[in-house]
Amino acid sequence: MNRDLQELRRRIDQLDDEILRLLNERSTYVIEIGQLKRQNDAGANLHTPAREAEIIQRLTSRNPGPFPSDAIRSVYREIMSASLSLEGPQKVAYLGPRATFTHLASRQKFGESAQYVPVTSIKDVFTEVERGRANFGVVPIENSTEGVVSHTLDMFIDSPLLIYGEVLLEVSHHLLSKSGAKEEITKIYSHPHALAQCRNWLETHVPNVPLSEVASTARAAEMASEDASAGAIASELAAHLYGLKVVQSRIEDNINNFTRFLVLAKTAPQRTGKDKTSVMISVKDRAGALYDLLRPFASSGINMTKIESRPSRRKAWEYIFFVDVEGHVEEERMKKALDEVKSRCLFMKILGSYPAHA
Ligand SMILES: O=C(O)C(=O)C[C@]1(C(=O)O)C=C[C@@H](O)C=C1
Repeated sequence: MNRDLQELRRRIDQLDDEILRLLNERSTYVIEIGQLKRQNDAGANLHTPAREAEIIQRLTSRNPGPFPSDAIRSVYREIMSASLSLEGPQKVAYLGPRATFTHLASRQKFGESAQYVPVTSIKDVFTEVERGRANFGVVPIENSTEGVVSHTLDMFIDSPLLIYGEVLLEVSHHLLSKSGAKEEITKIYSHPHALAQCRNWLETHVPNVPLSEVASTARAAEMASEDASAGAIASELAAHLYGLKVVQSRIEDNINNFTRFLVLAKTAPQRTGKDKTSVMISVKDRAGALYDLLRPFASSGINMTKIESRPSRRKAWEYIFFVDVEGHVEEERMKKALDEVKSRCLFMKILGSYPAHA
């Protein structure tokens, strides 16, 4: 081997030893922090998104390079995920099965070291967290094909859980198969939405291959893992979990496909300075009701990022609005606006203030 190469690798080994020593030294402080958190409040969530955001912001802003700043985010995502597992097991219930986009969103938020529990319905995600069997829950709230996931909104009507965070995930579909060779594929499985989102690509590149709808993209991947002549349209995580190769990546017709997920918990996260607040408000169906309701936000200079309406399940002609605004419930102007809204509506419930997706 070239001597220079050998010497450079020897230096890298030395530095890696140092990084390893530092990671372990860092872990001893993390373990102490975990103990302090428990002493202060036995029921507190150990996961602290505000602190995680501060660490990533501090490091990316002072990174002199050439190590890429984007990579700092993913490296620290995993360092903090592993650190958190030293403070205590973090259980995350999500709408399964494995390898779905909700699984992917959960991993993006909590890293590789959390314990993931797939459940079969949105209601079950809420139940796992409410009963304390999971620390956090992850559910989809909006997606670019279906729009808002109304079942998730409806669950908030009766649930005591709070929104702890949000995850925005770019939805990208890949054609996968066991061998990775397009010529060997004689049928393609996927969820109807994924098939619809990739229609142009499929018509152009595999016009004669029959398409088959299955319950989830993860199920499609599982089927392709059992049959060498089958292809599946699914995520990269599905390829990884089911041992499949990517025949063609990013085959979705519309490349700006984002899905938004919510993280649920029993307790509220700390304020970060860049937060969002979600509230549920119910009003009688009368002219001007909505205008009256939203005026306090506008007059306090609070930006509204979203509003969704659902008919109340309790009474006919009553509507429930789900409103997202920028800011935190502890801010004076927010308190004032919410008090005013409350005095004008039938019922108001604050679903949580949480860090806005960076
Ligand atoms: O500072 C804390 O509160 C910690 O628990 C430590 C730490 C870290 O690794 O730095 C770990 C997990 C938390 O979510 C945030 C930060």
